[in-house]
Amino acid sequence: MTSKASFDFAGAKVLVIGASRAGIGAAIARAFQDSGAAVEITGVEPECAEVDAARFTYNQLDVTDTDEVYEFAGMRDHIDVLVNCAAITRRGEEMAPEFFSHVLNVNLTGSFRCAEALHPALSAAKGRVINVASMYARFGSPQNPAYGASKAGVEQLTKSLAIAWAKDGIRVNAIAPGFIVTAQSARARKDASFTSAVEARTPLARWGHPEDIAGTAMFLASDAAAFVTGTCLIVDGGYSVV
Ligand SMILES: NC(=O)C1=CN([C@@H]2O[C@H](COP(=O)(O)OP(=O)(O)OC[C@H]3O[C@@H](n4cnc5c(N)ncnc54)[C@H](O)[C@@H]3O)[C@@H](O)[C@H]2O)C=CC1
Ligand SMILES: O=C(O)C(=O)C[C@H](O)C(=O)CO
Repeated sequence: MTSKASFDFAGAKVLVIGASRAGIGAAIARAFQDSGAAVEITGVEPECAEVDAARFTYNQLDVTDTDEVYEFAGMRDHIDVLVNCAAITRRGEEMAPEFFSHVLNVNLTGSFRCAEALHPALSAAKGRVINVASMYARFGSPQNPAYGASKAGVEQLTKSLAIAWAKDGIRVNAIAPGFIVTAQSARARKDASFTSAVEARTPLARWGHPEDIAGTAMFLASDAAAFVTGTCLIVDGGYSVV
């Protein structure tokens, strides 16, 4: 599926953290690149096997490693758009303390680390930050308590950074996707009753695809959203309004 969005990002430098698999980050990266941006992507894996690596500059970057993140950020002096997309879930195992804190470290502290480390490069560009949260920021899930807590934190962090960095001309927003077909949701989708319950509840009657999120990222990064900061847009086919 190709991106449905049409925006002009010619000359813009876009960095998508967590785009190494054929998921939401990769779809956002493709959409920006199709619209003229120079796009760099990262992932925790040594190589990005599931994304057309020839299209992007790929960097391995572990967002839990503070030194690595600051070293990476220090080599970039101008970033127009930062997309924080790296995250994990340990669905069904997150009541275990070691998994709980690791999920928070990747999803929440990792987003903070990347944004904070890249603040000088974002300031230089009067840039935009887009944090990928989740509908689970607002819904409880006994399978994903750490994931949900981390995403609620990402939504809250978005508001605080939006206020703190407005003086630098930086806009900070979040997207809360609903249920999207990616590697991350594979465990959930193995449960046929869960999969059909999501479809039954969703007014648009399907799971989302990564490309369904890309247009919202481009909107938030564009001048069409020049007066939008500190918000979190839900993109879930209507699941959360039922
Ligand atoms: N798939 C879904 O239903 C939904 C996903 N999301 C969010 O969308 C974003 C993208 O997720 P998906 O495309 O579904 O998953 P994915 O599994 O395809 O992508 C996750 C990315 O995070 C990176 N990552 C994981 N641990 C990392 C670490 N320690 N350091 C650096 N990078 C790391 C991976 O390398 C990968 O590039 C995530 O923030 C996820 O929480 C939000 C709502 C729904
Ligand atoms: O339920 C799970 O497990 C998921 O993978 C859910 C998604 O990651 C999500 O964020 C739904 O909004």
